[in-house]
Amino acid sequence: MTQGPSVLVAGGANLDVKCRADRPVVMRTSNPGTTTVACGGVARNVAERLARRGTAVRLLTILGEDAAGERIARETLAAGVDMSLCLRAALPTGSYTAVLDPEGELVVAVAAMHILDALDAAAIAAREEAIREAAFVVADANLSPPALAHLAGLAAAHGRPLALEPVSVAKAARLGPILAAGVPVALMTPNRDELAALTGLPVDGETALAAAARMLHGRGVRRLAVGLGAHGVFLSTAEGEIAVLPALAAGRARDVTGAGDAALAGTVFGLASGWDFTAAVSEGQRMAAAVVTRRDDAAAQEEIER
Ligand SMILES: Nc1ncnc2c1ncn2[C@@H]1O[C@H](COP(=O)(O)OP(=O)(O)O)[C@@H](O)[C@H]1O
Ligand SMILES: O=c1[nH]cc([C@@H]2O[C@H](COP(=O)(O)O)[C@@H](O)[C@H]2O)c(=O)[nH]1
Repeated sequence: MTQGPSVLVAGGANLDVKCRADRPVVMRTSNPGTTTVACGGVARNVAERLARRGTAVRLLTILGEDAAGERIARETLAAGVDMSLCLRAALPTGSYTAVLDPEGELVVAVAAMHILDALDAAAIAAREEAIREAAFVVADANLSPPALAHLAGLAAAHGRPLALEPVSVAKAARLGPILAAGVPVALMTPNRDELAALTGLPVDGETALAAAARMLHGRGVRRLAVGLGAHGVFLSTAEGEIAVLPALAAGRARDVTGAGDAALAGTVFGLASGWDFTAAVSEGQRMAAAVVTRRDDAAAQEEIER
């Protein structure tokens, strides 16, 4: 059963194919390993985590009219996410293919998400009522720049708090125009590399992180939670609050895919519930720890042994 404020999450949905090699990867030959297939995509992951936390959540994404789209629609709905805002198109559903080394570190990743270009500004405009109704709006940088700009503008026009997730170093640049326009951003959740890409500043150590954070605060970002992987999270507010919270599962991680998405979901859950920022970020760390230790989604994974 859902409770509390409703959250609208807009962005990408993928079918994730992850290949974990048993031995160091040698290119151009067959590597022994294990492949898993699961639903993914930043916005979809965030929406699922929020739903499992008991939040009323609507996902705004685009799925193909193919088997991957059917699977994502079915499983995400079953997790408790309202899928009524989603678009379908006669295009391939987004996919994410990652090869991990024996320790689970990423060797190569390909995100094939051209379908997101069909979720355009007009599609966002047609869903203005849902944006107005939401207590919190989350957008990931899988959205095209025009869609992002339109969504951010509508969230601001209706006074809805907006969270932005940069997704990757390459996609972080898509958030630049929103920052340049001075649109109020309630929360941004880059990891360290994305923060460096967004600011062009060094991000080694707390002093450097604080300086980079100040630059974003000067561009309208009220709260920042910077994922530090096994080192936890650095948080900073425009009011000058700064802290580092430790990762709760340090040394116990089994698979860190989607960890940042869970941390974002927990933080949004807390903020939308009226908690102070530190308490909200702590909830994010708790939910990230549950994901990296894979306590609760073994059943959702389809194992293909080779
Ligand atoms: N190796 C790890 N061990 C323990 N916790 C981790 C690990 N990697 C990530 N986490 C948890 O997930 C959160 C988000 O992960 P992070 O890697 O910082 O973001 P992203 O997934 O966006 O790159 C961290 O703040 C931490 O709580
Ligand atoms: O350009 C993108 N890369 C990766 C993802 C998604 O992010 C998750 C993995 O990201 P990370 O390694 O940051 O946990 C996967 O679910 C994947 O589908 C995405 O939406 N867009």
